[in-house]
Amino acid sequence: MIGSLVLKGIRKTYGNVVALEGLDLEIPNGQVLGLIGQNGSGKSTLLKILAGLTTPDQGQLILDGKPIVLDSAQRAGSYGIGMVHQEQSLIPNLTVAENIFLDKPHPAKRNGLYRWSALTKAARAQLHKISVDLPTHVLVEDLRFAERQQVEFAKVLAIEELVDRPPIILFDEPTSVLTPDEIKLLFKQINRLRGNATIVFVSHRLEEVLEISNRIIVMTDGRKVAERKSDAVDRSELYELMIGRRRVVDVRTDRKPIDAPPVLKIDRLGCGSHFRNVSFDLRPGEILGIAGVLGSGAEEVCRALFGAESIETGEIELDGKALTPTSPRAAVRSGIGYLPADRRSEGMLPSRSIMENAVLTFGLEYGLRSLVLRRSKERPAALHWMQRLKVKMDTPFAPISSLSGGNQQKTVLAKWLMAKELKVLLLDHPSRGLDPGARDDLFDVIREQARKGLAIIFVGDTISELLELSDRVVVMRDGEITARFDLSTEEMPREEEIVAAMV
Ligand SMILES: Nc1ncnc2c1ncn2[C@@H]1O[C@H](COP(=O)(O)OP(=O)(O)OP(=O)(O)O)[C@@H](O)[C@H]1O
Repeated sequence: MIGSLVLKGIRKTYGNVVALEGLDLEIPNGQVLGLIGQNGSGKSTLLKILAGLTTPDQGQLILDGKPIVLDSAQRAGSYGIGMVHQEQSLIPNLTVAENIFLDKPHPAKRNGLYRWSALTKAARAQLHKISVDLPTHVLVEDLRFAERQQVEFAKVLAIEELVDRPPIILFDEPTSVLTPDEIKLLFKQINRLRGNATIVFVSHRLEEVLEISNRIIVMTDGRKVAERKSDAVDRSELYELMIGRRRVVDVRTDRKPIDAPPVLKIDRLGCGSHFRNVSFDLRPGEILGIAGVLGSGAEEVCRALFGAESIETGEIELDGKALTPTSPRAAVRSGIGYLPADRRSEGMLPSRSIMENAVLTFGLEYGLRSLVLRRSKERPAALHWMQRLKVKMDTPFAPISSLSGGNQQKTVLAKWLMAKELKVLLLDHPSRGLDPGARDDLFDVIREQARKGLAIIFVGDTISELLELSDRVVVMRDGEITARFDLSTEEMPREEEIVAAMV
């Protein structure tokens, strides 16, 4: 197959920030191109330019030898380029079929009216391209995340019929919220399309990038700094190319049972169908990992402990006293912090500055005094933690929404690390969106906080990260605890043992 999309000297700035600095890249037809780089290196900016969502300040885009301008998503679609969005772009109260053909002319529409049977047939044909058999008449809001992603994928593939060249499909961290089985299915679908479509695959999970890509591009500070064939490179070389240092694996040899009395005791906690009969203790300085797929109840237990979701049955004791978490504010006052999985909608105020977001902890340490006092006292601590986590920013007074996804996450994390009076910190998927180096920095910080006595509950992205960090692991399935592993006294469990209890 011939043809390619070539990027020449692409430059994109946002005020003083240079997001892409003269990027040169060739994306040949029919290949899967992996795109990796540290948080803030320009990956999303590049995808947005290719999807027509933003335009470069300088540079040229050349498709199959001809210069093109991508000044809108429709225009990109007309050249066969579409993006499977991380924050999905579907309309929740429309059906699967309607969403697939949104903004596209198609045979099922005559004089502005849909012929439903034709629409259903056409939608099924798109879903079949990726071997998915979803009902096309259900509303998107009633689908699970992975199913919505499949609809997005089918929707992007539907541009194939509109153009006479293979489609170019852009994936921005598609696997971050999928289960291992869902990832396998997505990879199967991508493999089926390989050769007939071009895929650009952005991810921080290096093993996945190695598995799915033909070639891998490494970006740093808006430039391509390396390009490798996937069969000629390994994870540690990619890590080094990307982060600029070798990975030092901190294998925990210091795990030992903790003698102190529990800081948190949870006894038979339950809430409707979300979770039931959940009991565990947590000691100061202990890291308790919770393994479970989406819907297992792990996330809901964390939210309930933080007063963000109700508890119907069971008891909680914090430092020997009964605790009823009635609201997040009350939870913080009693010394419980919570990093939500969905940082963008729950963890931050997008229009406020990076600094304001970093000190938004309900004034835990300094009381609810005036903003001026809080700011003057908390700023140095906030800056310390943001520097420690290497938040890439121009100024802390820019809106947090101007940061790259991973740097937003680090800022939300910094605010909990600076809260000195915390007893228990609940971390729901803390490494999601972080590049591998930032993830290692974060894990160092978590271990350090635990050594200082903070008790930590950690819902992990992957089993290997749970095993890397936790003293004990509990596994949840369908709202109940199905297995417990004490890594301070027992042999390290195999990943398969944990998976068996999860699904
Ligand atoms: N709308 C914006 N306003 C100001 N600066 C922006 C904007 N969007 C991106 N930037 C800046 O451009 C740079 C590149 O950001 P981009 O989101 O492309 O990085 P990324 O590689 O996708 O990062 P991550 O891995 O964290 O998602 C960052 O320094 C970011 O702060």
